[in-house]
Amino acid sequence: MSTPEKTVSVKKEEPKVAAITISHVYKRFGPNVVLKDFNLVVNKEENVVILGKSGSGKSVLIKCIIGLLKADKGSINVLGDDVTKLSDDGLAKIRTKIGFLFQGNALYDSMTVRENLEFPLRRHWTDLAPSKVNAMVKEALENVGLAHTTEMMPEELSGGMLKRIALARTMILKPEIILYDEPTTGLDPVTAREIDQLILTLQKKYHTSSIIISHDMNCVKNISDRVVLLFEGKCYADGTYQSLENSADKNIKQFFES
Ligand SMILES: Nc1ncnc2c1ncn2[C@@H]1O[C@H](COP(=O)(O)OP(=O)(O)OP(=O)(O)O)[C@@H](O)[C@H]1O
Repeated sequence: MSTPEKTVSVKKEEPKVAAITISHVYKRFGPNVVLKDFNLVVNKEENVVILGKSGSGKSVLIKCIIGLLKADKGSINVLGDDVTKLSDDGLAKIRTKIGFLFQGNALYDSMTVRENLEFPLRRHWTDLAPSKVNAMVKEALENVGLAHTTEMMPEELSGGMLKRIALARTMILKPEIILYDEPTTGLDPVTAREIDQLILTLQKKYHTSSIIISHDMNCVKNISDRVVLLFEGKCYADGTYQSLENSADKNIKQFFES
């Protein structure tokens, strides 16, 4: 009698698709070498946090990704295009797929919440019908739980609310990639954790990929799929929060010691 064949169940992992691939990037300002053979892949729907001391080059890296600074050497592929080779028109096009959440929120004080949210729409899509603009503003504000603030001025809102509005404005163009600069800095711990949750919720809803610069280790722990340490111009470490937290390397350890 023959033995029945065993069925081996193998869970198939979805293949990872890169949203951003940074290969052998160098950037210097005169004698100041900031990026020195920097490599990093950010996969689609992944949240990658960049850790690094002040002045280590985190902002320079972000500026190279969006083409505000030109890398001296290497390639930076963003959603299929090498930004180091794009024309100004090509860069403008790719930037419509990238959202930014600035540390200071970058809202216009003299504009209402609605006008602040309409601003990126008008800049990128001048031919949108007013009803479509209204619907997009409404959806963006509902996403952050602040639908009632449409006609308010920024000065009437708390720090946490301003961060939510800034996030709504970042999301209104439905970017495929979001770059966050210190999203929780200056917020109290409770509000900061609410912002972490909101970032995660919106990322799941819109399937965005993100690079986050943060020194707030609670935020890093909550929202990172991977953590990367930028040190001496290189990607010095790349792993999960837990793997870096458990590292014995002194250059890594210092970020996890409170
Ligand atoms: N446009 C520029 N011209 C000359 N040097 C620059 C320029 N931009 C950045 N640098 C230098 O590059 C280095 C990295 O700066 P960067 O702003 O990227 O640091 P960072 O890691 O973002 O720091 P922080 O955490 O304090 O914001 C610094 O030495 C800075 O002086």
